[in-house]
Amino acid sequence: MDAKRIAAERAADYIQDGMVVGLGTGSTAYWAIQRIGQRVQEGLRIRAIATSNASEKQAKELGIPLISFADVQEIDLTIDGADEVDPNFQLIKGGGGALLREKIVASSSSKFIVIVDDSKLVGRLGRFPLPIEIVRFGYEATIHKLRELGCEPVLREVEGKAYITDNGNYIVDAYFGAIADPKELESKLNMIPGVVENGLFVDMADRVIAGKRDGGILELERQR
Ligand SMILES: O=C[C@H](O)[C@H](O)[C@H](O)COP(=O)(O)O
Repeated sequence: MDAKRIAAERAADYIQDGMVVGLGTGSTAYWAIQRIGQRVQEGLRIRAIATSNASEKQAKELGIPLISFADVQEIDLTIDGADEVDPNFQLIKGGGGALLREKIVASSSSKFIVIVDDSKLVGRLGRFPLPIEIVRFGYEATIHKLRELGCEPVLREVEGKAYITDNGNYIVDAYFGAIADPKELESKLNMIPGVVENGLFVDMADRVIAGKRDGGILELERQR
C-alpha cells in the first residue's frame, strides 16, 4: 500500500464518535478523508470542517457531515499532511496552496495529527520552498520585501497563470535554504504588509505518523 495511505488510515483510527474533525488537504489527507468517509458510512458519528474547497467536495461526496466555525469554536482532532517535518515537530505546509485555512483549523484543534510518507522527515526545514500566501494588491512590493529577508521568492504559477488560492490570494514559494529558527521566521514573515500567512507550522503538531515504503509505520508523539 502507498506510504501516504498507510499513515492516513492509521490516523483515521484516532477518530471517535461525537468528535469534531478537521479535514486536511493534499494527496495524503485525501486518503484520510476516504477512510473517514468509509467509517461514517459504517456508522461513525462526527462533524467535520474542511481546509479547502477540494476537501470539502470530497467530504460531501462521501457523506461526511460538514459544519463551519459558526457552529463550533473548538475542533477535537485535525488530520493533515505536510511537506516537511523536522525532529522538533515543526512543519512546512502549503505545497497544495491550502496553508491559510489549514493553519486556522490546526490552531483551533485540541489535537493535530500530521500524516506523511517518511521522505518528508528532514533534519532541518527549508529544502522545500516555503509557501507564503500574499494578497494580490501590491504583490510586487510584498515580494520585494520577502526578498529582503534573504530568500529567493517565486510567484506560484499554474499553466502560465498566477495560482489563486481558495481565498483569492497569490502564493509565493520562497527558497530560504536551511531554516535556523522557524518560529522567528514565521513571525518576521507575518509582519510584512501583504503577507496573509506562511506555511511554517510551529509548535502545532502533536503526533506525526509516517508511512514507509516497505509498509511499515513510524509514529511519534510530541512531549510537551
Ligand atoms: O496546501 C497543502 C497542504 O499543506 C498539504 O497538506 C501539503 O502540501 C502536503 O501535501 P501532500 O500530502 O499532497 O504531499
